Amino acid sequence: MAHDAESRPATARRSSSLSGTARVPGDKSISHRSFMFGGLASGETRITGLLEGEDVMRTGDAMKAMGAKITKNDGEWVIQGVGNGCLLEPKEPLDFGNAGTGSRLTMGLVGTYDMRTTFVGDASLSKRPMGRVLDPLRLMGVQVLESASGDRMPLTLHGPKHAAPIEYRVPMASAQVKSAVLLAGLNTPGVTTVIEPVMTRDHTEKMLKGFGAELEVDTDSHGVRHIRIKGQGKLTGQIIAVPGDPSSAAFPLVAALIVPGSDILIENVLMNPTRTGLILTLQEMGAQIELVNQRSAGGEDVADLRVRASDLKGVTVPPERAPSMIDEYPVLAVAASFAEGETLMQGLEELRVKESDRLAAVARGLEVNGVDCTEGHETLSVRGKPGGKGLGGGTVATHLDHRIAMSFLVMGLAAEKPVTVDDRNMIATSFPEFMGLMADLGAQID
Ligand SMILES: O=C(O)C1=C[C@@H](OP(=O)(O)O)[C@@H](O)[C@H](O)C1
Ligand SMILES: C=C(OP(=O)(O)O)C(=O)O
Repeated sequence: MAHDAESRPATARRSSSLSGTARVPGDKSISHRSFMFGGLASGETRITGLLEGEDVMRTGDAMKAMGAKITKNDGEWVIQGVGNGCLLEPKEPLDFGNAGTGSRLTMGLVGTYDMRTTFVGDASLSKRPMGRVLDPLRLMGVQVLESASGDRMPLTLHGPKHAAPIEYRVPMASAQVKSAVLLAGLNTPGVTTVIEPVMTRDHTEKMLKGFGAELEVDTDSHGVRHIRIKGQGKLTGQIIAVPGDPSSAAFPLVAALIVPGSDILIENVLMNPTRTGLILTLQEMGAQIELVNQRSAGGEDVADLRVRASDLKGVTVPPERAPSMIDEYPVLAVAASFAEGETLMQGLEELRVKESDRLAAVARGLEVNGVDCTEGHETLSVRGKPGGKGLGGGTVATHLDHRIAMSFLVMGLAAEKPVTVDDRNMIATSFPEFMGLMADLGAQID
């Protein structure tokens, strides 16, 4: 698979105006959960629009290894689930490749089962902290039989001697941690409660309810969410149409804003309010992004985005907005490199524990391409050069991080000199169609 393959550099060059219509692949968060919940539920789940990126395929393989039947017919994925409580012990370690979401949510899903499950991943995933999931699971009685130092993968879980529901306040803004605890609660008698002080993406809550879980959410007067799930209920297979991923749409979107004369349409993009922080921020910067054909599909807001090249100006992005655009900061930093004045991004501590230390990786990538920026502990400020004058000419270290690779290729489309990334392989984890889709819009990347 790509993460074991030799590095393959890619170079993006200044392009003339981008135009045309694009459809980005399905939302990664919803795609992982569709495979997991479909694999767990009783009966049949049918999924269209699924993201067929490597991360999601690893989740599908894991569910198959635990008893789910997953097939694809004519673009539709069909799953026969095992039934809640009936996952089987996998015979081999579950290999999650590069995927934080797949591995962390699955730890919650299987942790309370009376079986032994081993989790492995690539060099990037093996560096990422898993204690944030293992800590609450331990409180529920889950046994961590083995783990690499600092609660890292490879690690092996075994179910509790006596499973106990917990009330858990999530200590960092993380949908993965919230979700892992809720999924552990699915197989635990009684009511498991997750307290979420800062709202993160709510796909687990919405989708579990759709599959029939007894789950309720109250938001108190301080905006703190209390999510309760009753364990050992029945889940029933569903029909799911996965909308386009706003985190993938971000790349052609920013490209069209910074390449002069561009005018593109990106169709069918998920507009869940927990995911739209980038669009709001870019609009504050002066971006011409028009939401066309706003609609509701499968319980989610969806729209087409018309994007035209725009003169951007720097803004301050408040820390409380971070959860709604957490994966979009690398490409926002690229947009900021072409804006008039300074853009200050705050509340970025979680960026340090993604596929790479994204705060450092972005700052180094900007520096080697002539962008004036300052990296703080949890902030990044970027002083832009409208028109991209003097920018580019560097080679960016991607550190097995798909979003670093795609962000800097976008930069190269509008910088004065070409931008090279040291490895394009990881793009396939979340957006295998990236190169072709960008070329169809007129981007020069080779
Ligand atoms: O729950 C999810 O689907 C995700 C949650 C976020 O991670 P954190 O929970 O670590 O913030 C995000 O960065 C990731 O790409 C997908
Ligand atoms: C952080 C990301 O993914 P994950 O945590 O699932 O590896 C991402 O896709 O940007």
